[in-house]
Amino acid sequence: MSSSSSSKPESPAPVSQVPGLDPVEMERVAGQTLQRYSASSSAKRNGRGVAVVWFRNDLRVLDNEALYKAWVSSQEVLAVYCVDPRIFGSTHYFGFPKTGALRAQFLIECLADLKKNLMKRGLNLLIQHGKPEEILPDLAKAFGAHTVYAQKETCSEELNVERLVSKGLQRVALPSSSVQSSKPGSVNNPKLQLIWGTTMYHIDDLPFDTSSLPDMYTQFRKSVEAKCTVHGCIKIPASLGPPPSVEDWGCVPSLDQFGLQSSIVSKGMKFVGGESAALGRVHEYFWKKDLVKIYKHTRNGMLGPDYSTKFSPWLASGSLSPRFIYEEVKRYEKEREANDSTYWVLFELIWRDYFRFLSAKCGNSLFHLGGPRKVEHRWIQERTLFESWRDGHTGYPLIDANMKELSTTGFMSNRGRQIVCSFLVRDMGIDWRMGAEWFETCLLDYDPCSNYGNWTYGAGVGNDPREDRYFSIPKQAQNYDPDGEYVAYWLPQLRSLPKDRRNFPGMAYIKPVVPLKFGNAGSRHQNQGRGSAARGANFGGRQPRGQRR
Ligand SMILES: Cc1cc2nc3c(=O)[nH]c(=O)nc-3n(C[C@H](O)[C@H](O)[C@H](O)COP(=O)(O)OP(=O)(O)OC[C@H]3O[C@@H](n4cnc5c(N)ncnc54)[C@H](O)[C@@H]3O)c2cc1C
Repeated sequence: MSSSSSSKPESPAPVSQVPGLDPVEMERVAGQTLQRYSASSSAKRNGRGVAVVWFRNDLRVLDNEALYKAWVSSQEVLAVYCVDPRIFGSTHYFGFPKTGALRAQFLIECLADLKKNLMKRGLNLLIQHGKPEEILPDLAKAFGAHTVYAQKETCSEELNVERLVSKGLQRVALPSSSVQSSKPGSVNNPKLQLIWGTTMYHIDDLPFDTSSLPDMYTQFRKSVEAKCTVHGCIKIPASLGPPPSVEDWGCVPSLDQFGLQSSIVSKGMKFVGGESAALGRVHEYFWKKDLVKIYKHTRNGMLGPDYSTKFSPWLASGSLSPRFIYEEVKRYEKEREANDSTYWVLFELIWRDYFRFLSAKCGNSLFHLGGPRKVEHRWIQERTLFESWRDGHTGYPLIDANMKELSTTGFMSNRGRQIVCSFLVRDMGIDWRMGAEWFETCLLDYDPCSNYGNWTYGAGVGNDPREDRYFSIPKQAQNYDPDGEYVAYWLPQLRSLPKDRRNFPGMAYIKPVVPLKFGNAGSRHQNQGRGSAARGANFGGRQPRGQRR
């Protein structure tokens, strides 16, 4: 036991607001940024009639190509968000809530902010409850809209909605007067125009077809870095209005409308949804705190708001454009400093791009037990063991602290995610999809491509066979939480222990539910093949029903 360790209880760290700017400052920064990225008043607009923008995971104004195209192609833009009841259903295999209360609250904040920002530009946001395939054709008909513009998605639940919307629009007959370039007297259908907008590199610029996307990230990265350029952000005109006349624009929903109870973030990070908060965080991270220049050295941290960018929840909801981050990196490199760290933010965003393109290549296999490589392995689905992981009662402080952070805040560091994933699939031998679906419930930044892409890698069933790692808990604790500050923050009962004993399972803490696969001596990042020995499967959850997504 180290004598330097203090046994004095530490006071709990306060809740950190991410971004750390106050709301007035956040608004100011967002307003200035949006202004800087606005097109001049002479921006060209030749369209006629009404165009609908169907907002999905692109809840922003800045660099929103669907919004821009709708404006250019019409006299009036109707902006719509459909609160689809399916996103509040259950996850596919194990029946967890598809959207937990924290992400639902984040979404509500995103919608409120989007509505406000659209109103500043002379538009509004029509909020409707129901399925897009039922709402959008009705709206197109009522407003005589010639086109519904929306951001293109890549996973099958979302693709299915796109197909249904498109089919629904085909049943709407519009008079020729509302459709440009149609013959007088002819009858036309409104069209669904899907626009690529989620990634930093544009899909059309890739030097290969997504079907022949490289199986190795490094090969992908080197190729796009050498052969592609990142497009500049689309400048949205300062004035987009007026919108068509609408009797009732609908209200921003509340949590109880989703049947969810608000869950207060009492410690850790409190993220605020919406583009204004996103732009505030970017400003803070780059310009106010100069954190980007040390990112590569801090990014493996677990405690506090500033060890990494924390951009992911806004990227996942589309409140933040990756191309905007790219431009800010380039501006920072020009105006302040270019180094490994400034580059590394882009390196990580390329991972995000890669998982998005991979989802287009792999299709549903990303969600299947054997993953894209159809790996055969026996997993268990034992509920009590899984619940000890989910609830942070495994007896391993590092696992339990991370899982408590996830359920309290909806966020977990990248380091934490890799560790708890490895523990679940390799030390417990549990079906990786249970972990992935629990992340789907909880994460503020949940994105099917990044979530299932990372889980398949963690479980050793991903498209790249080399991404098959075992994370040793003792080694990870030693390297990333040597003083047990992180675990003591989330597990207050450990605060009275000397710092060098806090990360020890069994020390004044619960008995571990499973032994570690390699005992306490496992080394970091061992390549140990897949998972631990299978222990007879039994789980009361639903059986897989056919194709996932
Ligand atoms: C099991 C597991 C599940 C994950 N699920 C998700 C998810 O649902 N949604 C999600 O956005 N990320 C997911 N990640 C990736 C990563 O953990 C988060 O993007 C990151 O922790 C977010 O924090 P940050 O914004 O501070 O990241 P930073 O370290 O600041 O990175 C900057 C940005 O790069 C991107 N990025 C970084 N690492 C990755 C990665 N490994 N894969 C994809 N993009 C990355 C993110 O958009 C991130 O915001 C998962 C990782 C693991 C191991």
